[in-house]
Amino acid sequence: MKTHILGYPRIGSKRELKKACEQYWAGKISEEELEKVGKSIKNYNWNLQQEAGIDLISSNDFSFYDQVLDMSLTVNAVPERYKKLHFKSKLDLYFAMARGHQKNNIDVPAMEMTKWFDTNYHYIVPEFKKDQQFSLFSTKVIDEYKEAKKQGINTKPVLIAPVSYLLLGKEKEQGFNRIDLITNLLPIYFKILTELEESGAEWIQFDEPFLALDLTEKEQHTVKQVYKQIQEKFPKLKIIVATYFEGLQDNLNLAVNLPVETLHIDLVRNPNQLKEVLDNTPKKVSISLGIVDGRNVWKNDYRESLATIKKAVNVLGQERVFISTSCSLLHVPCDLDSENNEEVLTSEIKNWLAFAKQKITEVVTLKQLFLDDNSEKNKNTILKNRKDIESKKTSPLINDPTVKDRVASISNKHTKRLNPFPSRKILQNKALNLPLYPTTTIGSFPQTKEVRSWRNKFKKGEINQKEYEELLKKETEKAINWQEEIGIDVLVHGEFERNDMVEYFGEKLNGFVFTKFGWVQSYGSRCVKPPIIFGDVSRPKPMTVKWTRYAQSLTSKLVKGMLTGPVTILQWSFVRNDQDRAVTCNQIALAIRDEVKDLENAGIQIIQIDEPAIREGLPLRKNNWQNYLKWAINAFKIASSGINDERQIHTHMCYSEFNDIIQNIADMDADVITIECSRSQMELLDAFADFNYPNEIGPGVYDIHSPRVPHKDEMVLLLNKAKKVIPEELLWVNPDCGLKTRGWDETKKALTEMVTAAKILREKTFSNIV
Ligand SMILES: Nc1nc2c(c(=O)[nH]1)N[C@@H](CNc1ccc(C(=O)N[C@@H](CCC(=O)N[C@@H](CCC(=O)N[C@@H](CCC(=O)O)C(=O)O)C(=O)O)C(=O)O)cc1)CN2
Ligand code: MET
Ligand SMILES: [Zn+2]
Repeated sequence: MKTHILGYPRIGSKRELKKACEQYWAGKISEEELEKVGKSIKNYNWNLQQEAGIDLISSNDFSFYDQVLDMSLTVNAVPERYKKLHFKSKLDLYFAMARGHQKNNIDVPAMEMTKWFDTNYHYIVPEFKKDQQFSLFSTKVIDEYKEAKKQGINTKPVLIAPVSYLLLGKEKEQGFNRIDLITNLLPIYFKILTELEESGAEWIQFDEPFLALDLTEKEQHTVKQVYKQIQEKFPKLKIIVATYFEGLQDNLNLAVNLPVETLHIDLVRNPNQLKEVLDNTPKKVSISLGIVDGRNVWKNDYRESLATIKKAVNVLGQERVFISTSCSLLHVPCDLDSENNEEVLTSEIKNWLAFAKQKITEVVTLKQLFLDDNSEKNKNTILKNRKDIESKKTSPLINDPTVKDRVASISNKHTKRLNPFPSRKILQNKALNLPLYPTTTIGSFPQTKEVRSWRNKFKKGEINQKEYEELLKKETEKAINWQEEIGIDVLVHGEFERNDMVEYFGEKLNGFVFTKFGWVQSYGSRCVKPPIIFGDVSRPKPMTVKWTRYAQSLTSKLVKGMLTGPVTILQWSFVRNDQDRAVTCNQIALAIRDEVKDLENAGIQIIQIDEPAIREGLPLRKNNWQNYLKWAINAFKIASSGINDERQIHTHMCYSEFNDIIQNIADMDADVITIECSRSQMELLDAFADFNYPNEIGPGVYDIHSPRVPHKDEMVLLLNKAKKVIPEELLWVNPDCGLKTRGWDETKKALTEMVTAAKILREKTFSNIV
C-alpha cells in the first residue's frame, strides 16, 4: 500500500512566492534571487512530505505562475508574437506570456486566461495553430526532478497528460481539431520521459482530468493510443493516470483498461464510482483512492475512509491500493497550525478543519490505521477523530431555526421583478437620464499598498476604527472626485473598505469563519482567502449601506451600489459538507435581498450584484447542468428582485463563456450585464447577439489583468465591433472587470482613454442622425 498526494500548494505558507514574484516584476530582485525563493519552497514541500512519511513525493507541482503555462513552455507552444521579442531569459519570456509586456518599446498583451475546471484557479490557455510544431524547449520538469534527487528524494514528476494538455488549449485558426496535434506532440513527451528515466525516475504522474469529463469518441480513442505508445516505449516506467473533479462514468472502461500501473480516482466528488471501478479493474492495475478532500477544508472522517480502503483491499489486495488526496492540494490553504487567533477562528471550529499540511498527515495516518487498528496509539487516534466529527455534527453553532424557516417559505413571489424589462426600461430611462454608451467601471479601484497597510494597522490595533474610516473616506472622496472630473457617467465608491469581494461579505454574515493565513492561489501571484461557511447564514445588520450612502452624498451623479451575489459567495467560500449547496445558497440570497432593499431605501438607484462565479459553478458533466442552473439562477433572482422597477439592477461576470447558458443568463433578468470581453476581441458577445439578448450589455473594452494601458482607438474598434451585433441603445462602456489589482497611474490613463472612446461613438451616432 502506497501513499501520495497529487500536488502541494506552491505559493508558500506566508505567500513567499507571491512576494518574490512581485518584487522581481518590479525590478527589485534578480532572477537568481527569485529562483532561490522557488528552491526553498520546493525544498520545504519535499521535506514536509518526506517527514510525514509519504511514499511517492511529487515534483514539478511547483510553478512560478501556472502549471499549464509551464507545459506550454516545455513543449515550445510559444506564440510567435512573444518569441520574436527575444527576451533576455526564458523566465522573462514566460512572464510576458502570462502578464503581457509593455516596456522599452515592446508592447504585447498577455495570453488568454481562464478557469481551471470548476475551481477559482485560473490557467493560461495554450494556443495552437493548424501546423503547430512542438519541441523540448524548457527542461523544468527534468531539472526539478534532478534538484530533488540531489537531496536524496526520488520524486514522482507530475505532468499534464498530452490529451488533457491539448484539450485545455484553443485553436487559433480554423480548419483543424487540436486533438490531431497529438502526432506532433507525443514525441516531445517521449523525450521528456526518456530523460526522466535516464535520470532515475521510476514513477510518473500524468494528470488526465478530462478522463472524468464528457469526451468524444475520437478523444477517447486518442487517450487509449497515447498510453499504449507510452507503455510500448517505456515498459519500465510506472505511470499513474490521475483523474479528478468528477467520476469516470462512461469513460470507466477506457480508464481501467489503460496499460498503466495505477489509476487515480476522485472518491470525494464521486464516491459511488468505487464499486464499478473495483468490479472492472484488471489484475495488473492498482487503484489510487482519492479520499482526502483536496477541494475543501474539513477534517477527514477516518471511520468512513477506512471502510472505503477495506472495500478496495478486499478486491485488489493491499499491494494494489494507494491512498491519496482527491486532487492536488493547490486548492486549499497551506497550514492550519498558523491559525492561532481565537478571535478569528475558535478552537472548537479549528478542531473540525484540515489544511494541506494536515491532509498529508491524514493520508499517512489512514495507511497506518489500516495496517494496524489495534495498537493503543491508533485506537486513540480513531477515537479523537470520531469525537471531532461528532462535535461538528451536533454543535449548536451550526443550526439557526429562523433561517431554516425563512428559506422554507421562499415562493414564486420572491423571484420576479414587478414588470418585464421593456416596461422597466422606460421607467429607468426617465429616472436615470443617461447618455448613449454610458460609461462605468466594475466596482473596485486600486487597492494600493497604503490602503492595505491602513487595514493591516487597524486589524493590529495600531489605528482605531475612526482613524481607519477617515482614511477610507478620503480615498473614496478622491475616487469620486476623479471619476466626476474625467466624465464617467455612473460612479462607484471604489471598494476601498473591502479586503476581498467575498471575504468582506462573509465577515459581515453569521455562519462564516475566517483564517489569517488561509491563502489559496487564484492566478499568478494573486491569492484569495476563502471564508469558511460552517453554519446557517443570516445578516445581522446592513453591510454596505454606510459606504454607498457616503459616496452618493459626495456627488450629484449616480453612484452604483456594489454587492456580491449569492452564487459567487457560495462558490468562492469553503462550504459546509452537511447540507445541500442549494440550501446554503438560498440562505445567502435572502441576506443579499435584504441588503438590496436597504440600499433602495437609502436612495441608491443602481445596484450591481456581481456573479462572476455562476459559470465556473456549472457541473463538469453536462447532464447535471439543468439542476444547478435552476437553483443558481433562482438564487440570483431571490437576491435581486425585491426592488422597484425604476431602480436598475446590474450584474457582472468575468471569465465566462455564454453560448450554452445564454437562456439562463437571460432568465436572470438583470437590467444590465457587464462581461469580460476584450481578451477574446468581443467574440464572447456573439452569444448575446445570436440569442437577441433583450436587456442591456456592457462588453468589457479593455483587459484589467495586465498593467498595459490601452489606446482609445483599440477601444473604438472593439465598440464598433460590438455595435454591429448589439443595438446601440443597449450598450454600455466599461472595463473587463474591477481595477483593484491596478495602480492609479495606469488606471487614470486607461479610463481617460475609455471615456474618450465612448464620446467618439456618441459623436458618430449624432452625426449619422444629423
Ligand atoms: N475571492 C475572489 N475570487 C476571485 C476574484 C476576487 O476578487 N475574489 N477575482 C478573480 C480573480 N482575481 C483576483 C484579483 C485580485 C486578487 C487579489 O488582489 N488578491 C490580493 C489579496 C486580497 C486581500 O484579501 N487583501 C487583504 C490582505 C492584504 C495583505 O496582503 N496584507 C498584508 C499586509 C498589508 C500591508 O501592511 O501592506 C499581509 O497580510 O501581509 C486586504 O486587503 O486586507 C493579493 O493576492 O494580494 C485575487 C484574485 C476571480 N476569483
Ligand atoms: N465589483 C468587483 C470588483 O470590481 C467585481 C469583481 S469580479 C471578479 O472588483
Ligand atoms: Zn470581474
